[in-house]
Amino acid sequence: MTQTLAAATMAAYRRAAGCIAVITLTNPPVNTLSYLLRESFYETFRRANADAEVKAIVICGADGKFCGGADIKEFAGKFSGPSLVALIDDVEQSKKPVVAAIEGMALGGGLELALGCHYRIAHTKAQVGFPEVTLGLLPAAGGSQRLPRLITLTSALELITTGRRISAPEALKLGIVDKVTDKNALDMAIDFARDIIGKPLESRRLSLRTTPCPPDVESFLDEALASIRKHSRGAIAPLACLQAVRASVYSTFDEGLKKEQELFKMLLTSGQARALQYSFFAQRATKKWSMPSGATWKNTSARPLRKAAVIGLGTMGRGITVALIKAGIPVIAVEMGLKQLEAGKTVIMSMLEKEFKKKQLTKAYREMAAFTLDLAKLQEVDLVVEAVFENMSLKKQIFQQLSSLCSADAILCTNTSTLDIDEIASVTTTPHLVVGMHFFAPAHVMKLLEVIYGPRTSPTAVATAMQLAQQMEKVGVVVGNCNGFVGNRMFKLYAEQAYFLLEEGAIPEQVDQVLEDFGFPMGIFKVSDLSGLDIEWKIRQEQGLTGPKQIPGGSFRHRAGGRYSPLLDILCERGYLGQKTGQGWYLYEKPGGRVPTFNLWLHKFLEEYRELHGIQKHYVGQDEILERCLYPLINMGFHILEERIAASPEDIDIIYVFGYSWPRHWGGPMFYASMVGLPRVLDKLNYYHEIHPDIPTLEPSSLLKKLVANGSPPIGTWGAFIKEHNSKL
Ligand SMILES: CCCCCCCCCCCCC[C@H](O)CC(=O)SCCNC(=O)CCNC(=O)[C@H](O)C(C)(C)COP(=O)(O)OP(=O)(O)OC[C@H]1O[C@@H](n2cnc3c(N)ncnc32)[C@H](O)[C@@H]1OP(=O)(O)O
Ligand SMILES: NC(=O)c1ccc[n+]([C@@H]2O[C@H](COP(=O)([O-])OP(=O)(O)OC[C@H]3O[C@@H](n4cnc5c(N)ncnc54)[C@H](O)[C@@H]3O)[C@@H](O)[C@H]2O)c1
Repeated sequence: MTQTLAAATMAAYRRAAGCIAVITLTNPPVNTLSYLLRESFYETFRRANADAEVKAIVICGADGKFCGGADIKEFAGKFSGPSLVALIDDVEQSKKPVVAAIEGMALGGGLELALGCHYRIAHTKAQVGFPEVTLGLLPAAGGSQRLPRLITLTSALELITTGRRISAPEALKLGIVDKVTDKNALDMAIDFARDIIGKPLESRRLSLRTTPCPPDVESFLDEALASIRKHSRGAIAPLACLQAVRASVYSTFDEGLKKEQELFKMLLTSGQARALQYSFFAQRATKKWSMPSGATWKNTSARPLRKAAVIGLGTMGRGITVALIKAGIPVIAVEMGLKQLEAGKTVIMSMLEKEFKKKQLTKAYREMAAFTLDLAKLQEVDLVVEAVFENMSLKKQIFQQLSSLCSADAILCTNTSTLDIDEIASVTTTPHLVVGMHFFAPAHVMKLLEVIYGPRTSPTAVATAMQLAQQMEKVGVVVGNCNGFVGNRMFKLYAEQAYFLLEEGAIPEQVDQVLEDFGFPMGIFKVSDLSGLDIEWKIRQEQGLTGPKQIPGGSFRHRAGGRYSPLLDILCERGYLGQKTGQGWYLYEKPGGRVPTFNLWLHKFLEEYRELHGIQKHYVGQDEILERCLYPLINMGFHILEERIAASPEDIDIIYVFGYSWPRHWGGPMFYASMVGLPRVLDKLNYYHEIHPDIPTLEPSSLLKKLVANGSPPIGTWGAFIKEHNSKL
């Protein structure tokens, strides 16, 4: 294996046009600058430099990809082999002109290498960028020092602190590349290299330049710092990137490089970099799905999708229709009444219009939606997404109709948030083709798609849903069937604890502040006001927890075998549904208002509520808020792993990062637990459970206990414990 890898990984050398050395970075799949490639490049570059017949050097990447940067996996170990900083310095100092031929991508260390070259020629479709910040790092092979010396300080700062990738034409405008071609970039680079032989190179060595600055550079950098602080939600890498760029302004190139290295070391050893790099690989791992039956992404083919249907054009159906059309799939959109159909159509067409303008899509996209009240029109579709009200009998009625109206091999998807996929499938004649596709609002924007298989769902249905996720540029995660699946089942406990904290003495502002300081873009009460309190209220009614269908037994504050908070029900009964009614957990300037303010009424109401129910108010501190909200959610994650509803902690973490805005620099709930330390999570759950024995969800899961008993192994090895745990059940 090592031999094959070694053979495949190299900086291949050849001669072109007599006097041009072409060095091809070869390390599939994206030519990362791994240890082996750096070693080989070192030798090859020396050879080209030393060969008197070689007058110029062109560097390119194999398979139409210049370079994906440093090998991220190597950041977890010891650094060895030739340093990238030194290699790039060799390139820049070369007496022979060096030209980078950029095809595909030049990212991170790849772009740094290109900046060390004297010229850069890119294919029109190539992308360049410094994504290091998204991995909790900064460009640390001279990129933070060379880019500001090449382009405006504003653009360099923006690219380095955000990690935004840009197209070759934009890179040309900014001055990052010298030429762009829609023909073969390597051929052009070779021709170009021949033309510049013998021309002076001093002005092309970026390390010799100074950073061009705007007039009041100090206040420019101060403003940039304030803005980054405001938007980084606690992430440290963007601030370090700014410090490095600042050094390019005030220091010599060599001093700047030193600062860059210092900051890189600090970031590399931070938990945030570990979390972000974990997240990078976790996201890619979700594509490699498997089902307990042994079906996997490798052994299952997806069905081609030519046409789809969406039933129900409310909040979700509208976004789903737009997402499908954006992915190039024509949609038949169905409603139950003319008024709803017209309303849905108007919004969808205006959403498509916006997309059309934004992405410069062709007009045909707007014509890809057909609207009807007639389910019989769905005979020819390959896939249906149902997005009607969250009501089991309504969904069953629709699936029964679909079963007789659609073709026998149509994939039938439900966008339910919580309901049993298998019960829905049970009314069809093709239960193997029924699969959950749980989108997140707004469905044309949010990246996550939970793909839920029931006991009878076929691998083909799962593969087709996963392929569709990819086509819609979403992150699909395959999960098993249970109430709320992975995301909402865990989220329920997070919300529940937040309500309990209000009962016990907190106010929404306090809880939200702690969650926002942790890194969530919005606290839970602001989210609830934004989505509408009635969404959860309806789910509670459907589950028989409140309302006309409430299951008998229990009491005002105890239902379904545990403590229950009726606060949300009370607000809904009074018509306080959140932003749309102008009042919810917060007060808004008007119905539909967006700016939350202090809700004095709620604060008084909470005091009265506590008094009425004899609840002893206690001081709820920041630690308690964070632990009570996050640890039960994490605990449920362990239950979900035990039950094999999620195949891995990575899947859970990706669901949380992409569906629930969990701060990416904390990796996701399961990675966060591993960072905090499993013994601490266990102790705290035990502690809170002892104080609140009527909250059964605070009782630690057996998997968590088992992992702690086994010395809290690293997250990557939990799989073995889960397997062993299951085999003993
Ligand atoms: C403690 C003190 C130490 C002090 C030492 C100081 C030394 C300092 C030297 C540091 C030098 C730093 C150099 C540099 O600044 C840092 C970097 O370059 S970091 C890396 C930057 N690059 C990226 O972030 C790119 C990441 N990759 C992508 O965005 C995409 O993969 C892609 C390149 C756009 C391709 O996308 P796709 O075609 O969709 O393919 P996939 O994403 O599915 O990837 C395919 C496959 O490749 C794996 N992979 C991709 N990129 C990398 C990578 N950079 N490293 C490792 N592996 C990579 C990816 O995981 C997939 O594999 P799979 O997971 O499916 O097995
Ligand atoms: N709103 C969210 O944030 C969200 C997120 C994920 C999943 N979901 C789930 O998506 C589904 C839809 O939720 P929503 O928020 O879009 O609801 P919604 O109330 O906004 O829309 C539902 C739509 O379905 C239509 N409808 C009802 N019966 C119909 C029928 N027989 N035929 C055709 N159309 C019919 C209604 O007229 C309405 O327009 C629910 O199952 C919900 O749980 C919602």
